[in-house]
Formats: sequence, C-alpha cells, structure tokens
Amino acid sequence: MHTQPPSALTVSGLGLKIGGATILDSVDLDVPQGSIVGVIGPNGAGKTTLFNVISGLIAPTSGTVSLHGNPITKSSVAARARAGLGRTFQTSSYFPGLSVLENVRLAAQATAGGSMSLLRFPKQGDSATQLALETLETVGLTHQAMTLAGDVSHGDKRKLEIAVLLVSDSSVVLLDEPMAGVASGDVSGLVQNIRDMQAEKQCTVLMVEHHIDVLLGFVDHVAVMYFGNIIAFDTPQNIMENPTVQSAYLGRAV
Ligand SMILES: Nc1ncnc2c1ncn2[C@@H]1O[C@H](COP(=O)(O)OP(=O)(O)OP(=O)(O)O)[C@@H](O)[C@H]1O
Repeated sequence: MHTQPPSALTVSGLGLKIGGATILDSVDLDVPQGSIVGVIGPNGAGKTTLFNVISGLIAPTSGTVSLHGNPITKSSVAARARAGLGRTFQTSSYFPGLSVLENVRLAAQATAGGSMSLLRFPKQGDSATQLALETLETVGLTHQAMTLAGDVSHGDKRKLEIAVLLVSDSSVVLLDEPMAGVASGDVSGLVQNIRDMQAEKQCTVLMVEHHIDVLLGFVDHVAVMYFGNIIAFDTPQNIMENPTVQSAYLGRAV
C-alpha cells in the first residue's frame, strides 16, 4: 500500500482580509515532509503574503498553520524559527557590512545557542567559524569568504542566504524568489544548491518562483495561486496539462 509522507507544513482555511480586500481566500496547503514544492501565480496573487502569514509576520483573519502537526498560528516569528521554520525574503536578507563568512558564522553561532554578538571575533578553531567555512565550501562561496556581503553578486547573495539556512536548524524552509536577479549562468548552480540543501538537511522546501520553466524542472509539486487562492496542487507534469491552470493563470499551454 502506498503511504503518504507526513505533512511538514499544513495550512488550512487561511484567510486574510485587509480593509475591504480579500488578500488570502481560504488557502489550503499540505506540504509533504522532505518535498520541494514550488508556488507560482501571477503578480499580486498572494504568494508573498502567504509566506508572511506562514512565517508569522502577518496574523491571518482566519484559518490555521501547523508545523509537523503542531499548531503555530499564534506563535511569534522567533518561536516559529525555533520550531524549525526558516525563510528568505524577496529582497535579500543579510548584513551587508559584514563579510560573507561573518554572516554565516553569526547564524551558526546563534543556532548553537550562542549570541549574535559580533564581539566574539571569529577564530580559526572556533566551531561556528569551522562550520561556516565548511558551509561556504558546500555552496561554492569559499572564494568570497572575506568579501563584504553587500559587495557580492546577486547570485552569490542567494548562495549566502542558502548557507545561512544550511547552518540553521530549519526543517521547513521558505524561499521567496531565490532566483530573482540571478544571472542566467548562475541559475543551474543555485538550483543545485537548493537540491543539495534539501538532501543534506532532509528538510522540506516551499519556494515562490517566477522562473516557471526552471521550477517545473526540479520541484516535486507545484501549488498555483490565483486571486488569493490555491487553484491547483499537483506534480509539474500534471500542472502543465491542467486546463484550469492554463486558462486561469498561464493563458496558454506551458
Ligand atoms: N499590507 C497590505 N495592505 C493592503 N494590500 C496588501 C498588503 N500586502 C499585500 N497586499 C495586496 O495583496 C495582494 C497580494 O500581494 P502579494 O505581494 O502577496 O502577491 P504576490 O503573489 O507575491 O505578487 P508578486 O509575484 O508580484 O510578488 C496584492 O494585491 C497586494 O497589493
């Protein structure tokens, strides 16, 4: 008998009304443990808002969010992060005035239960520094370790964000447009980084991405958002063949 993997993230009846506008309209989503799920949809469909509600930046008007079966709807952003929910943002999130290595070391230090204090300068033998150096090697950023994070290319900033997630204890990772602004030559490397992250951490990945052709090539499932709702959740193959998706969102065969 085929058994479904347990859900890493479950969203039920999630609604958000702001003023008179319905931004999320009873969204249901079940993200299987260990899967990579892509979220697509036209501009303004509600993808980033969904991520903001899942990560706790915005409280929903209705509905629930559960992480590994535990309700987190009322938890703070920090409590969700402690429970294993990690996220990147549409606009990069890192400390631009710190080196690439310091950014990753700080995240490693915080994960190990230490502080985010910069007063603890990196030392070669320091376990957080060691982990940061290994992780930079994993994502191919060793050569940029001493460069200020604000000075590296878009592609390398995205790799840095993945390195920060790698040293964190996140079991469910939300990536908001990880390929935005990344040079086309760097896209396949970034896809490999995301795949490697999932394989190494055995984590679950939910990612918004406008590069649909790239996304369809490597995710397990695709959720299609349209006017604050998820109108389809299926394998990439079935999504491409779904007439509702084609007419409602893509307007053409993909
Ligand atoms: N704080 C807010 N107040 C009012 N409206 C908002 C607010 N946040 C988002 N919206 C509206 O909600 C809708 C969904 O926005 P959201 O940014 O989530 O869409 P998206 O699918 O991520 O779009 P994009 O692909 O362009 O990033 C949009 O119409 C947006 O204008």
